[in-house]
Amino acid sequence: MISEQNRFEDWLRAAPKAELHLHLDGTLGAGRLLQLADKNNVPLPYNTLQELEAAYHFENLQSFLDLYYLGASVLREEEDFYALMMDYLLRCRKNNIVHTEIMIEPQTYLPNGIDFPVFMAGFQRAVMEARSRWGQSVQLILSFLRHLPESAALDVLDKAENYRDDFVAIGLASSEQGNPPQKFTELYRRARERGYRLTAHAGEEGPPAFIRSALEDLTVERIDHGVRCLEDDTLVEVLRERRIPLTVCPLSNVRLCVFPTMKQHNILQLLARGLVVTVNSDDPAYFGGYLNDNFIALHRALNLNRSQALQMLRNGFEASFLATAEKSERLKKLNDFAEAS
Ligand code: HPA
Ligand SMILES: [Zn+2]
Repeated sequence: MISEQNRFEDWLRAAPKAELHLHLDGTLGAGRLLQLADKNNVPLPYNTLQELEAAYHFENLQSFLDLYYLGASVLREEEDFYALMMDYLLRCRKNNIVHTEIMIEPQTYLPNGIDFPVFMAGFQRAVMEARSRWGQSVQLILSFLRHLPESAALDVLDKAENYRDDFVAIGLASSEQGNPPQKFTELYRRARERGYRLTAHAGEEGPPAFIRSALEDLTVERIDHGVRCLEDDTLVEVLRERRIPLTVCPLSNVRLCVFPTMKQHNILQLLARGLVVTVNSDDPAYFGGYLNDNFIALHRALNLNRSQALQMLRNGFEASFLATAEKSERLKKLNDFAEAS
């Protein structure tokens, strides 16, 4: 007999979804990482899958980032970037992620002498193939590394002008502690002027003041993570009133010790406070699960119910950078799915 629990989990898997917070380098699985290291002769301190996987125990964001950047250093040739993107887009298909907004971080590749034409050719080829094969909807976000100086980000923004049509938005990732949003005020001013949509990581490990700074100094339209906003009631009210979406990443937050366990995650409190909360996977190869795994983990630990799940699924499309007509079309399909199931 199929239990209620299994039926709901199947419903979660089948529901059409948007993913808005996903670092492409965070989808590099251990197997492919070692294969590419071997192919490209990139030395690693890990020789076997077991040794590498044993390193996937993080104490905080920085301990993860050290491994994440080392992992991404094995990507060297156009075909590597194609394979990385295609692997993830196939995962989208499996997870019923019908629309995805993917963060690309050129500053991870440039120091290895790999420039835009190489990685963009691989990414574009995979995206075009997925669009034509099964109608996958994809937008790319040009994501900057906040531990590097703003001047470096400005150079990359200029380089990206040749690929302006490939990117819908800019974002800001990497080490939050010590790198407040206001460090990048000029970058966001220029990107806004050039017509990019704006998002930034804030309030993952950093304090609520960083979320405020992202809103006020960077004028972002949505916040990546933002879970620490609950420490500041006035800020919660601003986020609620302005309907600023939060792209929350439950498995990531637990693996990076933002919350000790999934039972202690505040996502349902954020939702109950009337915030536009979405569910995302962040770096699924490192954090133990893709988008469906995140929804299922919420159901198992927090008793996520159908109406809460449906609200967050709707928020995913609502909070996307899709044009209004396409958003409505996606929302209608989600409503049809909900009514039929
Ligand atoms: O969760 C994250 N936070 C900041 N930077 C990142 N880069 C990849 N994942 C993350
Ligand atoms: Zn992230």
